[in-house]
Amino acid sequence: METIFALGTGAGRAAIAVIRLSGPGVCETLSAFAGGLPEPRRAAFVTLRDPDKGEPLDQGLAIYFPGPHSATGEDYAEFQIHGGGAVIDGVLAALSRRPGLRPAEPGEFARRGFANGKLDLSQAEALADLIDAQTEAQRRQALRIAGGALRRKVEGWRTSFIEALALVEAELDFSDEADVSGVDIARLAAILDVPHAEMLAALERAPAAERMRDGFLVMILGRPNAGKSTLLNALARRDLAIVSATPGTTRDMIEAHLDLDGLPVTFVDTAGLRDAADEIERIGVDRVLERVETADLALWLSAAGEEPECVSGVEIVKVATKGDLVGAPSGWLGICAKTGAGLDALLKEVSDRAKAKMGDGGSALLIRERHRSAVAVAAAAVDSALAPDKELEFIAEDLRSAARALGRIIGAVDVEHVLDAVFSRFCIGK
Ligand SMILES: Nc1nc2c(c(=O)[nH]1)N(C=O)[C@@H](CNc1ccc(C(=O)N[C@@H](CCC(=O)O)C(=O)O)cc1)CN2
Ligand SMILES: Nc1nc2c(ncn2[C@@H]2O[C@H](COP(=O)(O)OP(=O)(O)OP(=O)(O)O)[C@@H](O)[C@H]2O)c(=O)[nH]1
Ligand SMILES: [Mg+2]
Repeated sequence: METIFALGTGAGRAAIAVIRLSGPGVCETLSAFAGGLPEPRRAAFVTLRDPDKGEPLDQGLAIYFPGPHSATGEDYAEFQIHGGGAVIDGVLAALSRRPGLRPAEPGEFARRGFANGKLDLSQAEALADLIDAQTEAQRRQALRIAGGALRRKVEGWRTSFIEALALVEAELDFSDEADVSGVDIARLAAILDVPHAEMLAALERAPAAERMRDGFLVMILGRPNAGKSTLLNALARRDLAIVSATPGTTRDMIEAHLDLDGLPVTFVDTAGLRDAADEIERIGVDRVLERVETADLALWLSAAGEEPECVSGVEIVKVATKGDLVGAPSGWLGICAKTGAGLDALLKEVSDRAKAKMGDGGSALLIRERHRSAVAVAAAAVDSALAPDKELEFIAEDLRSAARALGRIIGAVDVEHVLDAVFSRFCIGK
């Protein structure tokens, strides 16, 4: 096993930088750079030296976590040094000159932690989510899964399936007539009923949880000049989109990511909907109509009270714009992006709808499509196992496939390609 190292902190000007090391060469590297081995799990203030030249590289903190009690499960160390680019480069360059040491691949620290049982796949993914979390609700969700909430549930369900499978297999071994179900179905059901009900409940909450990860998508729609870009800028409190009196100004979709009461909501400014003569504008309109299909909500903007057109299959809130010039018809939510009037009411409306769609997503378990589809497979297999008049062989096969599906969530079975996909998306140093 090679010893790996990487900068664990971000690029750019910062006061402190952390360089992480993991693997069998950690002790020797620490001694060579820090002049000795620090007491385990205690920060030591040391002068780091380039072992080849004896030249000081920085004064910093060195920490040694002997394996297996470390984040990777291997011997692990950190140099916490000054954040300057030259300091970081100097230490990294000196490390890469050491035999047996090499720079880490993206996600390689987490992957070693996974290989050594420090975390399962659901936890590793959630750590990546935690790094990406933009709002409080997203952070809570990621932190619960990173803490092992899904892992424990899935392991519990899987244990039940394996226990039930053992019953069936014992019966298979004893009976010479495998087609007669000698196994006590009531006993099987007693083992499987609770996990089965819990899986169905978890599946029901999965869409809310996935939404929480991805954010609630709101499209701002309307005819050209309705005031869509002006609204986006007002919501983002920044000049993101070009505003002009010329109809057809916006062609590309422009996003603003907002945090509404801790929930992630993305607003998208769009090209005004009309039968455009201009080719570029028409492409813009086509893209909008395509994306609306995946949206959670559409705001239909109009100053003149024109009814929504070209939009179907998505919930619509009608927003009357330019309140300083014209009044809002009844049934419309009136705003004036110029003065800010009505924006709070609009945000409240959106936030209420977002809450309704992902309200309890923060406490849900299945936060990815990968989790949801695996549990759906497992639940269907348990259903099938409990069907009346099943042959033992088939019950056993159902239970095996249920256990296998769950094993995929935690990374216990056939997951090499999943592992590559998951860990390679991590940043280097994670
Ligand atoms: N400086 C620094 N801060 C960091 C990290 C890091 O690697 N370095 N982390 C990087 O992700 C997170 C902390 N993750 C950690 C995970 C496990 C252990 C650890 O020592 N585990 C041992 C002992 C556990 C215990 O004492 O309870 C073990 O699991 O056996 C340490 C940090 C967040 N903050
Ligand atoms: N008086 C007034 N003018 C507004 C208001 N909101 C937008 N406008 C004006 O309406 C015109 C069009 O605004 P935009 O925000 O660019 O409209 P749009 O819907 O994005 O237009 P397209 O991108 O062409 O589809 C600009 O001249 C804005 O200054 C408002 O609340 N009051
Ligand atoms: Mg516009």
